[in-house]
Amino acid sequence: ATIRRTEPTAGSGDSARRFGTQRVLVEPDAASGVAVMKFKNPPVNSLSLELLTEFIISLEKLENDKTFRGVILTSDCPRVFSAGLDLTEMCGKNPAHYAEYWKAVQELWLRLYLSNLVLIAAINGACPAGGCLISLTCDYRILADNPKYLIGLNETLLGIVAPFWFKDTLVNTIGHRASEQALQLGLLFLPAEALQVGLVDQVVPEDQVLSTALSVMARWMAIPDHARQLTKNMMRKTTVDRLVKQRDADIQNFVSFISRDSIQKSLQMYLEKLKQKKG
Ligand SMILES: CCCCC/C=C\C/C=C\CCC/C=C/C(=O)SCCNC(=O)CCNC(=O)[C@H](O)C(C)(C)COP(=O)(O)OP(=O)(O)OC[C@H]1O[C@@H](n2cnc3c(N)ncnc32)[C@H](O)[C@@H]1OP(=O)(O)O
Repeated sequence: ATIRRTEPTAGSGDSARRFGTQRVLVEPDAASGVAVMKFKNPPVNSLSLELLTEFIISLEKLENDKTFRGVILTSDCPRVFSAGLDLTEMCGKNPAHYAEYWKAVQELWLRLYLSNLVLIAAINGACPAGGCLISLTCDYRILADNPKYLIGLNETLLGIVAPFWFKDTLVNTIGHRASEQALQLGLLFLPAEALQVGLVDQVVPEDQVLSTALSVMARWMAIPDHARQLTKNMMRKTTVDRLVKQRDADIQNFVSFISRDSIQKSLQMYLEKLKQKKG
């Protein structure tokens, strides 16, 4: 994917010069040092290999540009933040594809979870499974107060299992007992429930999600970067190292698990159900 620059919006000067790729729009504001990164992979921002790749490229570009200290992650698709991992990448393919795909999923999580940037999730739509994982890698989560916008790691509902580093990320956020129950039951939380369990930090009216994210960002960016980054690293490095130490084994584990006939059947049935839902 190539990074494309688009023309700055009228009267906005350089700071609003947008860039990005086909599926990841980046609206940087150099004056404040904050960039808004919007997923644009309609209809549901499913985390395809292309979106994962473009996401990693755009994140790396922002991390390498010292103008930017904070990034707000949000969706350009209505009603959905991200539908999670792209199910079509995990069924009906071959082991080599599964390995390539999972490596990209690992890579995105590793880069987000230990990012030096302040990352705030402005969750403006449904946020299941892999979408929830992305929001959990952020430093702060704001969810729109819409009962249709459910959030959670619902993998067991599909007959699959969230791997240990998904689990670790959830435990680090809502604690062990709440995670144990949420993961086993594949719980999708309503906004008020997500707030109550600590899965999100704030629930606000839908039209205030971005403005709230911008004001929270200002608070986090008031902290000296180096001290905040060292603290974030101290909090998260043990969790990250668990995956780093066994990335290849984790890939092999995923490939053998996802390749099982029973799992393939579950995923196919789930995809069918999603399609029937529209009928
Ligand atoms: C101890 C042993 C451990 C072993 C572990 C080893 C490895 C780990 C194994 C597996 C990996 C687990 C990690 C998996 C994480 C995931 O993210 S799996 C994906 C889970 N996602 C979901 O369950 C969400 C499914 N989607 C929805 O619920 C809804 O689509 C919605 C997001 C609420 C939006 O609803 P709506 O606006 O009504 O849109 P539609 O449902 O009509 O969908 C529109 C079209 O998009 C397709 N689609 C939806 N979600 C996905 C998806 N995730 N991937 C691909 N495609 C998706 C849907 O089929 C529709 O398609 P058509 O327009 O009909 O073609």
